[in-house]
Amino acid sequence: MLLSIILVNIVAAIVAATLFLVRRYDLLSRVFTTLLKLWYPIYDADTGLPMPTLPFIFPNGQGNVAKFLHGHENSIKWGNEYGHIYRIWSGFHGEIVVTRPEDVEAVFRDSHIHLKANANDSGYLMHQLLGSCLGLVSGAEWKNLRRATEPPFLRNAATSYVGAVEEHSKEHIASLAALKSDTSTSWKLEPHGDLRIYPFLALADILYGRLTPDLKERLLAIVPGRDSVFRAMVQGGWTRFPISRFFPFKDIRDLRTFKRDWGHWNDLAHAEAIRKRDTGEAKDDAPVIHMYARVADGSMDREALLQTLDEMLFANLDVSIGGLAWALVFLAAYPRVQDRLVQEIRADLTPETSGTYLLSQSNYLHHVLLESARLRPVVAFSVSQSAPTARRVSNFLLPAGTKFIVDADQLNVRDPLWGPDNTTFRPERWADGGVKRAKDIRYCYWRFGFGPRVCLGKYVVDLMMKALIVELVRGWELRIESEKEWANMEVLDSSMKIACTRRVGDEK
Ligand code: HEM
Repeated sequence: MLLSIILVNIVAAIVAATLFLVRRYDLLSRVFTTLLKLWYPIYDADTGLPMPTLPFIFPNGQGNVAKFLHGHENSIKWGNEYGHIYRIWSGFHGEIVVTRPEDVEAVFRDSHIHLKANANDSGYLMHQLLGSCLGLVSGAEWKNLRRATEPPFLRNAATSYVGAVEEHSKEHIASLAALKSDTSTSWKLEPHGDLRIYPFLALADILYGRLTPDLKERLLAIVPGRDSVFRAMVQGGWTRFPISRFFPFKDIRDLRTFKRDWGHWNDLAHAEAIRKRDTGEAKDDAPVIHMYARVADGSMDREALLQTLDEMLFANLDVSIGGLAWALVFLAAYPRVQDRLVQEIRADLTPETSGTYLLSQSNYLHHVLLESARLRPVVAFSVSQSAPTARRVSNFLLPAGTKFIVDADQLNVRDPLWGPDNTTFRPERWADGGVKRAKDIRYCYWRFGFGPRVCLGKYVVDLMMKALIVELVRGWELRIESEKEWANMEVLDSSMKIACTRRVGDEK
């Protein structure tokens, strides 16, 4: 009896000591770093030196937190420490970070035949949430899904949404001003929180037809659950592993609840769109009717459709809000640019010209968006994908299937092409005679993607952002309220509050 008690205690002590050492010296990470480098060797063709590689941190590698939440800081830090081409880990998957235009071109010139990384190398939770969405599938599956979902996003289609989107932006700004202003002459805008709902509802109306109050309420009720699953996916951890579905983790339960509610809500919205069509209440078929028809005739999978609709309404809209917030912060911080924009709006925008003005790709408003997205791309690193053939990139020979990501911050801000005023917000650089010659910037400016496969929503998202910017700046003068010296771009932050003061002569 005594002997067995002693033995149990010895075993417990050994296990505790091992766990302590494993945690204290991060042994799992060290062991995996060594193994992964041996398993996936990459050497410089001339010097024979191994590719600079970040250590693997168990279990996420660098993971989404380092890549996306702290991407802007890490773009600089990793570039300084590891050079212009290096490798990071997303889970157990190596991803080569390319930072120079010539390397981007070598990889992305045939992006339409690239293979997207399975669930963006983010593991089980991401696979269940968005693993089959348009942006993360490849080959024939991608072609089918793109064909079935792209009609409402083509440039021509975007022209038909102008009136509705303008109406959404007017209503939204008017209700914010009424809610937040004591005096009706000034109020404070908190870009992220105050604006999120605007493109969300505007895009939902485009996809499903004008939502009834009940559908709108039900949709908004799904948002917190979706946010919580997405946050868990970004944090990673055990839900990266498929085995996590057998454990009573809250994140797995939240995922199941969200997927059930999302499917149910889409069915209700589809039924309502059909009702409106059949009663003649709606002039045109809502796009969701055609998308459900593609599921019914077998050319698209229901799960792929639901995930693609999630991708459009949740995943990509969240990044759009970041982009919109930055554009407004820049306008508030650079009064000269704001004044010039207001002049252009007063001169060029009338009810008859609003479509042409808002969809133009060459006016000052468009240049404001391009410049804002240059300085603060919505994410610092692109999603992971591989080319179908081997590539020589810088001095490294990389086999087919090697995964690549692009350091958008390095390209957009710190590439010599943009110097010497590369950190200044100067929309004029995009005017004729500036840097905008397509060949100069084709692989040196990341916004909607490189090569032939690019963002599906690019015309619609630009329209939504422009309509809101126009509505805001023509009625209200924007200024940053901050203790800091805000004219220095490095201290600007997209979560800063923006003071909005009614423009003289615009009192209602
Ligand atoms: C400022 C906001 C946005 C930016 C900067 C942006 C940028 C991008 C980028 C870089 C890609 C990846 C292209 C690739 O390399 O494969 C992408 C894909 C995609 N985006 Fe956007 N996006 C934005 C907003 C939106 C919105 C609002 C939608 C909603 C319809 C949307 C729908 C999509 C879809 C469905 C894909 C996948 C396309 C495909 O793989 O065929 N995006 N976007």
